[in-house]
This record gives sequence, structure tokens and C-alpha cells, in this order.
Amino acid sequence: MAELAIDVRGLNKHFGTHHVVRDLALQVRPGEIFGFLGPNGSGKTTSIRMICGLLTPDSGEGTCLGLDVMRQSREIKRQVGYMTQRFSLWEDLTIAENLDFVARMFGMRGRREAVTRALADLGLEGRRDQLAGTLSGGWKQRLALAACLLHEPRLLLLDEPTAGVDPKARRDFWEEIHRLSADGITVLVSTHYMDEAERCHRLAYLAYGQMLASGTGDEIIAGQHLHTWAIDGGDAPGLADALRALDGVDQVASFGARLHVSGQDADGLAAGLKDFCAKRELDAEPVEPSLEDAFIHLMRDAPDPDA
Ligand SMILES: Nc1ncnc2c1ncn2[C@@H]1O[C@H](COP(=O)(O)OP(=O)(O)OP(=O)(O)O)[C@@H](O)[C@H]1O
Repeated sequence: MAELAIDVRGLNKHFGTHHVVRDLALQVRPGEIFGFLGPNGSGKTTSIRMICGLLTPDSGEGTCLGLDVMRQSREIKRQVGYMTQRFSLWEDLTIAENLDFVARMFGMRGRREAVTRALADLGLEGRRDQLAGTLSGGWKQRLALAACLLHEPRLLLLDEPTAGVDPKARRDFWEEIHRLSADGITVLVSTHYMDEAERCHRLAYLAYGQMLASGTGDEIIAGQHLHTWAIDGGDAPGLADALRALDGVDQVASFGARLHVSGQDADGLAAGLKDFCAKRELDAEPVEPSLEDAFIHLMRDAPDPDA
């Protein structure tokens, strides 16, 4: 089997007394798209920064691209592409100037060719002379991705790369990620979007610095042992709260005008809902639990170690 792109265990990080990442273990295969999900402040960015050599873990061990995460951070930084949450290029330079500037900072040989290749690969040629500050969010992210790829990294670490980007640009961005993965580039990406989570080969869900679950989307859903019913008319006042109070109901979540009502006790849930829906003349049908149902359930059972 090819060497893992990321293979770490027992990674910990504190900021002062705050234990931000707890015993993180992560294995990512070459060419895989691995998603990091979890609420704000759950430690996704800190984990990414430890893996790419920008932060030294307090403890732990492992490798990134075969290099030691505790001792070879300088070499790791050279071989990964890291896209931060905020657009960090120069707004008053053009697209081509930005890429050229980044290539100079890396001290790259064959700078011109690298910039030309990046412009072509990311479909940026037509806008090469446009000032970065005048680009839409989607094009800015595409430029940031081009800049990360200039030095031909084998691993990309993308921290919420599509936050605030419109749906069409997000889809295009993900097509690009899949193209890179097909070319053998490994991608570790954090996101809050469920549709993006579903596009990852495997995922990890973090909360309070701990990994609560990992695997394919289907494995994570199966691990929660949920039974789910969808109920129409979910926007009726008080309906969600009334459902939450029923026996057998663990959680209720809105999906547009529908409610997903889930529980682990299949028979108890069905019995409780049957009566309730008959009395209120509501339509209910069993559905497959979604990834979002599984994540909500994970959080429900997750203790906050600092609470
Ligand atoms: N340099 C720092 N100094 C002190 N605290 C920090 C520092 N960086 C992060 N933290 C804290 O560590 C915790 C985890 O932050 P982190 O950015 O890793 O989470 P995240 O899951 O990426 O969140 P988000 O989804 O909001 O980006 C937060 O409570 C944050 O305030």
C-alpha cells in the first residue's frame, strides 16, 4: 500500500489553559479528499496548522507526506499548499501579478512557466490583468487556489475555502478539487456545508477538540443507529417542540419546510409518531437519515470536557 499522505496520532495543542485539540489521530490516503467538519472553535484550523508545519503540537507523533510533524515542519511547509480562511493575496495587484509575486516568494525556478500553467489550469487567463480586489468571492478563491498550486504540492490543506461563495462558484470549485484528487493530489478540507461534506471521500467530525466520528459519510450515518421520519408542514408554530417531547424522539431538525424526526428506538419512534400525526393530520414517512441528522446526533451526545 502507498505511504499515507497524513498519518498522525496523539496530537495535542493547548492555548494557555484551553485544550484546543485532544489526542487527534488521522490517516489520510494519497489522492483522497478528506473533510473536516465541526462547529466553530472545534479545532479544525488548529489541527490543519499542526499537520502542515505551521504550529508545533504540544505532544503527539506522526508524518505528513512521510516527514516528521514534530521535527520536519520546514520541509513539510515546502511540500504542502495551504489555503487560509481569509483571502490573503494583494487586492491592488492583478491576478497574474499576484501569482508572480507568490512564485518569487517561494524562490521558484521556471517562475513564468509556473504562472502561465496556473493561469491555464484554473481558467484564469481571461482575467489575468484584472485587479484581485475587483474579483467576486468565487474568483478570489480560484486565484487563492492557483497560488497554492504554483509550487506543485502533493497535499492541499484548504480551510473553509468556499465560505461566503455563491452555490455555482462552490460547485465549480469542488469540480476543481475532484480534478486535483484524480491527478493524485491529496486534499484535506474543512467546511460547514453539508453538500460539500457529501463530496468528500472520507470525513471526520470534530467537537471541543475531539474527533467524534470518522469514515465515509455512509459509515458515519450508520454509526449513529438512527431511524428517521420526514414530516411535512414543519414550519407550523410549536410543531418541532411538540415532536421533541414525544417518546422515542431523540431529535428534530428542519430541512426547509420538512422536519426530520429521529431516534434510535425504531418501534417507539414509529408508535409515538403514528398517534401524533393521525391526531394532527400530518403526513409522515420513513426516510434515510442524512449526514446532517448524524452530525446533530453526534453533538447531542458529545460532552464538553471544559463544561
Ligand atoms: N492563536 C491562538 N491563541 C489562542 N486561542 C486560539 C488561537 N487559535 C485558535 N484559538 C482557539 O482555539 C479554539 C479552536 O480554534 P480553531 O480555529 O482551531 O477552530 P475551528 O474549528 O477551525 O473554528 P472555525 O470553524 O470557527 O474556523 C477556539 O476556541 C479558538 O478561539
